[in-house]
Order: sequence, then structure tokens, then C-alpha cells
Amino acid sequence: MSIASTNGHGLSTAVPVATHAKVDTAGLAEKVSIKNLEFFYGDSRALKGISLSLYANKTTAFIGPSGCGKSTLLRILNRMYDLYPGQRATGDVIFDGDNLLRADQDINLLRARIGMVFQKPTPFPMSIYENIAFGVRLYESLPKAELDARVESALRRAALWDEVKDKLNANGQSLSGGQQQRLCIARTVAVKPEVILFDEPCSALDPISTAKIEELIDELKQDYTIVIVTHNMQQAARVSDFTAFMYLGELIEFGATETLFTTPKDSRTQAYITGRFG
Ligand SMILES: Nc1ncnc2c1ncn2[C@@H]1O[C@H](COP(=O)(O)OP(=O)(O)OP(=O)(O)O)[C@@H](O)[C@H]1O
Repeated sequence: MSIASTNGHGLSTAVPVATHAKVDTAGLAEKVSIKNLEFFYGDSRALKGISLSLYANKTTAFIGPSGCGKSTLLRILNRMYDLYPGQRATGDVIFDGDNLLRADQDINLLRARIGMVFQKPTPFPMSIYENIAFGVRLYESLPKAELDARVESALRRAALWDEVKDKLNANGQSLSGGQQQRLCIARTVAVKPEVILFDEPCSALDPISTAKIEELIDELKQDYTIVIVTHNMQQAARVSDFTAFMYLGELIEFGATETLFTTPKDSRTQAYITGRFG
């Protein structure tokens, strides 16, 4: 079975979709549509013919053993690879009707619309307030009162306001690891993105901070499309609506999280979720 698509050069290609379980998408809005995506580090092909959709106001988890291509796929979504010569993607990644792989894409604007939270919290060496205001100023010129309000609402959205409201001038790096990660989430939210990418956001955090971030992800999906890469299958099961299982650069199975974890269609998915490899 295949569906028609175009690659980055407008040529028609066939996209295999045999790996997809039946996904009940009635009533869901497709925010990002990935079609026949391939990715190369130099001559080495790290992603092979990936096709899947990300739905608005839903969380999608990318899971799979180390080296399967989860982070590579995530980073394509905000063109992170542009920073590295020799890395390239082919295929289509349609974001609100526009192919985000096109060469003349406005990368700065794209990164405001598709924000990213990294594995290790990365606050800038500046005040808590400036950590958030800095990013906003790159895109908008707001009067002070509006900027203050934006900083406050972002910190509230990231469930950090109550802990920092009396020390907005303290250095962002003086916060605990879990608070730093919430500051990074606030920084991302402050520029009003549409999609938020989380690359193993809890791997450097203790269980209590992890629970807070998971709760936050659950709340954020009311307003955003969320994608999370995680090694932790319990976490994927807890936070995501859809799960993509990847193996050796291929998308093996994609479907509703509950279905994928209870009745996987592919023996490799079954082996991975039952801990037999990875
Ligand atoms: N900068 C790079 N140069 C060359 N090959 C790379 C580079 N980064 C990743 N790769 C290769 O691409 C493939 C996918 O890597 P990727 O980091 O996306 O996997 P992953 O599933 O996120 O792994 P992990 O769970 O260990 O983070 C691997 O074979 C990896 O060795």
C-alpha cells in the first residue's frame, strides 16, 4: 500500500505506509505531516522513508532503542541540522500547509513557531526575568508593562511563578535542575509557539521534578502540539496520546499510545515494549 507524495524537489514519490496501525483521527487537526522523510549525516542515511502525522493539541512520543533516529527526527522539525554542514533531509514536512524543509524557510521564525526544550536544562547566565524577556525581544518589541506581563504569564504557564516571583533578578542558573527545566519551558512558551519539541526533558531530573514536568506537558497540550523523545516507556505511556516506535532509522509502528502498548502490531514493537531489547 502506498500514498502519493512529493519530495523536497517537487517530484512525485510513493510513500510506504504499511507500518501504520489504523489510527482513529476523526475530529483531529493535522498540525504537521511528515512524508517520506529521509535524513543523511554525510553519506550515512539515519532516517528511512518516515511518514507520520502530528496532531494539534495532542502529545506524540518518539520511542525506540538508542541510535534508532528519535532525536534526528525531532531536530528536523525545527531545522536544527541547518547548523551542521553535510547534514541534509529529503521528503516533505508540511507544517500548516508549508514545507518546512524548503531552502528559503525563515529559520528564526520557524524556531519561534516550533520551540524546543533540551535534555539538559540550559538557562542563559542571566536573571530569571531576562532568560524569558531575551527571547521575546528577538521577535517582538513590547512596552515594559507588556513584557512584564508576558514574563509572568510564561512563568505561570510553566508552573514556576510562585517559586520565583520574589526573585526575578536572581540568576537563572541558581535554580534547581527541575526549576531550570521549567524556566526553559517558560522561555519556549513566552515566544508563543504552536509546537513544542521535548528532547528527553526529564533525563537529568529527579522523580519529583519529572512528575512536575509530565504534569506540565499534559496541561500544555491544551494550547500546543507536543512531541517528546523519551527512553522511558512508562513516561511515553503516561504523557502521550500517540506513539511512534522507531528502529534502525525506520518507523516501525505508529498509533494511539494505548493501542501500541497493549496490542502492538509488529513483533519488534512487542519486543521493545516488553524490554526484550533496547
Ligand atoms: N552528528 C552525527 N554524525 C553522524 N551520525 C550521527 C550523528 N548524530 C547521530 N548520528 C547517527 O544517526 C543515527 C540516529 O541517531 P539519533 O541520535 O537520532 O538516535 P536516537 O534514537 O535519538 O538515540 P539515543 O536514544 O541514543 O539518543 C545513529 O546511527 C547515530 O549514530
